[in-house]
Amino acid sequence: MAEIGAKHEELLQAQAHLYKHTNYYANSMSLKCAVELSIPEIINHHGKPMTHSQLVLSGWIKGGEGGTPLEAAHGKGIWDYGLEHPDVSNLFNEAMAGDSSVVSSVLVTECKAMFEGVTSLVDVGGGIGVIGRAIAEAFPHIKCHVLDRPQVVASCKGRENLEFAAGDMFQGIPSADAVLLKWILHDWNDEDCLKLLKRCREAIVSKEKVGKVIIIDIVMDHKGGNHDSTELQLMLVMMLVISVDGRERSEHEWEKLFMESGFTSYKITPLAFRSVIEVFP
Ligand SMILES: C[S@@+](CC[C@H](N)C(=O)[O-])C[C@H]1O[C@@H](n2cnc3c(N)ncnc32)[C@H](O)[C@@H]1O
Repeated sequence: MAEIGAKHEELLQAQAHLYKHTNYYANSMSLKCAVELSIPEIINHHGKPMTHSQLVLSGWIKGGEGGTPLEAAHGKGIWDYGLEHPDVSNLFNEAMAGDSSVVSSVLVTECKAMFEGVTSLVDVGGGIGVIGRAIAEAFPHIKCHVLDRPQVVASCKGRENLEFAAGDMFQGIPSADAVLLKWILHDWNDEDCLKLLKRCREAIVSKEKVGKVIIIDIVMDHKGGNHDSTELQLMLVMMLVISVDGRERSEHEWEKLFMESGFTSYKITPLAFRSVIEVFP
């Protein structure tokens, strides 16, 4: 794959800089909706569950209890919290969409070679469909599905080659040539990741040549990038510790998951502080 072009490299680095130097959620949302909401409003809405969770962090570390600090603070996990607080859930979805609008512009241009031969794709946990829509528009011959929880996709509208599917990714994934997982696996522990990767493998129809899982996530120790993103990556590690039972992984940890879930090879392409990992059956 060609190196990321200068224009997109600049865009990705600007995004990484924003993440590093401002409140992460505030700025990922600010990419999309700063015009509609002030930063204090954003922090007050979405930041609340996160700040409350950070306040219990010390007790959580000393107590050594199970669950996440967010569960300790709110009595439920992040996705159930969102179910009961639609305003927070909507802002979270907007934040993810803000991030995805930057990533998708790079994906469909600089990484278009990875879509060669692909005729169908499912974006698992694809939120409100920013990446799915970008792929559907850039590659009209690819039939795209976006799978997410019912309340996330309820009001999403498809287009000719884009459909939304409501469901639980652990129960089933629609069949496709390619399965995309952006910022999904880092939310889950190894056991859940193995379940999900096995589901993805079952869903891939073309096992030879075009069949693949495309993962967009952090590879902690990958040396392929042009910039040192360690500080930013560690900040995101803290966000995960607080909010989910997941983790950022090293290349060795990723490889172990891929092999244990039945995949045979993988290829990593750095994308600023994250990477695109193509995983082959
Ligand atoms: C961190 S967000 C990433 C969203 C999107 N991939 C992106 O990067 O913009 C994780 C997504 O996983 C979805 N999700 C969580 N549990 C799920 C499940 N069991 N089945 C389907 N989607 C799920 C959430 O609703 C959320 O949209």
